[in-house]
This record gives sequence, C-alpha cells and structure tokens, in this order.
Amino acid sequence: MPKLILVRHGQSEWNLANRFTGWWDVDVTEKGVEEAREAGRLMKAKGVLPTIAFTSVQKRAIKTLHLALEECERLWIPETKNWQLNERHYGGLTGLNKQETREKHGDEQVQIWRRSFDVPPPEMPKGDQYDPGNDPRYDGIDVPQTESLKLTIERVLPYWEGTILPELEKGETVIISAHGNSLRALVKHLSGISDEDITGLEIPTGQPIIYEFDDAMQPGERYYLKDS
Ligand SMILES: O=C(O)[C@@H](CO)OP(=O)(O)O
Repeated sequence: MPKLILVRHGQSEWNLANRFTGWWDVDVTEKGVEEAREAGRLMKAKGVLPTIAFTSVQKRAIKTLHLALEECERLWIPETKNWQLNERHYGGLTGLNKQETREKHGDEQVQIWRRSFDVPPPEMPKGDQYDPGNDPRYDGIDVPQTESLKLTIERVLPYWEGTILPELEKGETVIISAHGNSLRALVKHLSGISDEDITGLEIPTGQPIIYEFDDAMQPGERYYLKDS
C-alpha cells in the first residue's frame, strides 16, 4: 500500500520567538534540529522509509527533511522543492509578535487571522522589510501579499494532484516536509475536514503523520507514526 508521510518542520527561530512567520525564511532552532532527527529515527525504527521527497523552498522545511532523511539513511532519495508547499503567507502580520498583536487587536481577531478558513490577514505592503518578492527563488512567481487557508489550499492542491499523487500511484513511499498551514491544507483535503472543523486542527512540529492509500488511491485514517 502506498504510504504518505507528512512532517511539519522542527521548531523554528520564530516559533520560539512567537512571531508570525509565513514566507519569511527562518532557520530551525537546536530543539527543531533534534525534533527533525527524532522524526528520522522514528521512521527508521518503524521501517517506514521514504523513497521520494517533496518540500518547500523554505530552509526550516528543507533542513528538517535532510536531518530526518540522514537519520533513516535515506539522504540519497530524489527530492523536489516547490514554493507551492510553502507556509501560508502571513501578509502584514509577518514579523510581528503574536502576543503583542493579541494585546493590540484582541484574541478574537488574532484567532480569525490565524485559523479562520477564508479570512486573510491584512496585506503586506509592497517593499515591506519582510516582503520576499525580490528573492531570486521566487523569480517568475506571483508572490501573494497575504493568504488565508483557502488561498493556501488553492496552490497546495494543484501541486498535490499534479505532481505528488502520481508518485504515490506508482507505489512510492512519499515524504512531504512542509509547514503548519500548508499541511493543514493537505490534511483538510485528505481527511475530508469541513471548513468549520479545520479551524481546530493543529499540526505539531516534527511528528510524522501517515496516510496509507488503498488500491483505488483512497487515503485511510491518518495516524501519528509514534502511535503505530
Ligand atoms: O507563523 C506562522 O507562519 C505559523 C506557523 O508557525 O503560525 P500559525 O500557528 O499562527 O499558523
């Protein structure tokens, strides 16, 4: 049965600093490095070994992938990076401290920006210090100025359907190393979670999530590898 492994990057510097991150390219912390390595050790111990890898163009996800693959001795597998697996773009909130933003705008507003299905955060002004628009990795890409989960789904799912799913159909064991909200987008689709219920779903850092696909390429119940 083809298997899909989803892993959110290990703790990032801005997870630790409690700042809205989005497309800003922060590194993993020491704890994040250890979480990533532990994910790889777990895959090795459980014998769930990826044969092909996908990740975003953000170093916290790329490094997590490499650290995990190193631990399970799979650094050699083919790997593709694509911006469509990036974290949701946090718009004008990027760089702000989450607690200070709650104090300024209230808990309810911040929760809407963070977890509502289709309300995007305020747009990032052009030329903002955290605007990745001129970064060469985004050449030829229409970099968004903000994204809701709905907008994130609109660019994650075409990549899933056009590029990743065909690899599973060939029988590959696929690992995707990505981000809290790009993975929420995928899990919403694969587990058929409603627009209302997705607001309550959190994806922990460095914990491999598994889907097994049947002959008709229908995903089973997702589970945490540590619980299997
Ligand atoms: O800051 C971010 O980009 C994300 C992930 O850390 O935060 P949130 O939990 O608010 O979606």
